[in-house]
Amino acid sequence: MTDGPAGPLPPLLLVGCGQMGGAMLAGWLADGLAPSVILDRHRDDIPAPHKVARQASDLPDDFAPALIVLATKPQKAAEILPAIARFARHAPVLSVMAGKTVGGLTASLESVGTEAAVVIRAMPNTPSAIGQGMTVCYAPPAATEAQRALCTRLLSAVGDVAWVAEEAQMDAVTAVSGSGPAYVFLLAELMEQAGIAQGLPAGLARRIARRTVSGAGALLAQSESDAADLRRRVTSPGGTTQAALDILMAPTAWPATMEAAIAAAARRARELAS
Ligand SMILES: NC(=O)C1=CN([C@@H]2O[C@H](COP(=O)(O)OP(=O)(O)OC[C@H]3O[C@@H](n4cnc5c(N)ncnc54)[C@H](O)[C@@H]3O)[C@@H](O)[C@H]2O)C=CC1
Ligand SMILES: O=C(O)[C@@H]1CCC=N1
Repeated sequence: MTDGPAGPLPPLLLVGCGQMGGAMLAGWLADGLAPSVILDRHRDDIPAPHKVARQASDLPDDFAPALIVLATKPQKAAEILPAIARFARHAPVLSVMAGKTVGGLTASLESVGTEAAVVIRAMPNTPSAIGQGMTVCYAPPAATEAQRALCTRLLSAVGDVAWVAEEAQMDAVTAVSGSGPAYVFLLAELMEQAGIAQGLPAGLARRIARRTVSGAGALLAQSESDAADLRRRVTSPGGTTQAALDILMAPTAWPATMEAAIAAAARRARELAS
């Protein structure tokens, strides 16, 4: 998906190319990415002209990324930041790490003498791999419009992009859209298992559960209606869907469970800050 201006995406230093970094990279490669460097010990399948560095000391000194994307686990931040700090003097850092705050990341860079570092946060999700991601960003007042535009350009290449004005909202965003694909995949898993429990052959249960989740998602994406309206259109009074929803929508069932689950994820994001 390309909402930004035409032409290649700018050269990046992508630090960490696992599930999330790899998903974004897949989308960026599909959209045309200027020669970039990927820092990851475990990737050797990056196509030319892009380069892989196994450790920070292997990074080419003359490489001038337009943006540094930090996509290692939050627990690795303290190890990684000093190692890439020399590039952060000239390029903003875009962190996708859950929980880690702009203040904390900036302080880590400043502690190794990188005074001019600008850190912007983004919370993407794995559908970015197919251009269907949802990314929410936060930039501190020190970030320039050009730096924000650069982030929007890059992230809109892998899906939809929104910005929040309050950094604290990033924890709720993480709980809803960052972690959210896992909730949807769990739904597909559970529907498949329940279909098997009702006597369906495993292959058919898998096929109809997956297609139902993906088809409903595609309908939601294309519709202007609220999700609740689309739900009502499936639900005949006194019919089969109603029988299921009476269980799922009981106040102590999905409404309470989803609220508690998202609160737990947001709480965990806050804990990861330190
Ligand atoms: N997985 C997801 O759906 C999402 C993850 N995130 C964030 O993305 C970040 C990465 O998460 P995942 O991709 O799930 O983890 P992951 O473990 O799949 O990827 C991390 C990558 O970092 C690499 N790495 C570890 N230490 C390194 C080092 N010292 N130098 C260079 N590379 C190193 C690993 O080899 C690995 O490929 C996390 O901070 C997470 O909060 C954000 C949104 C969604
Ligand atoms: O589970 C996690 O911590 C990361 C952040 C959002 C999705 N995965």
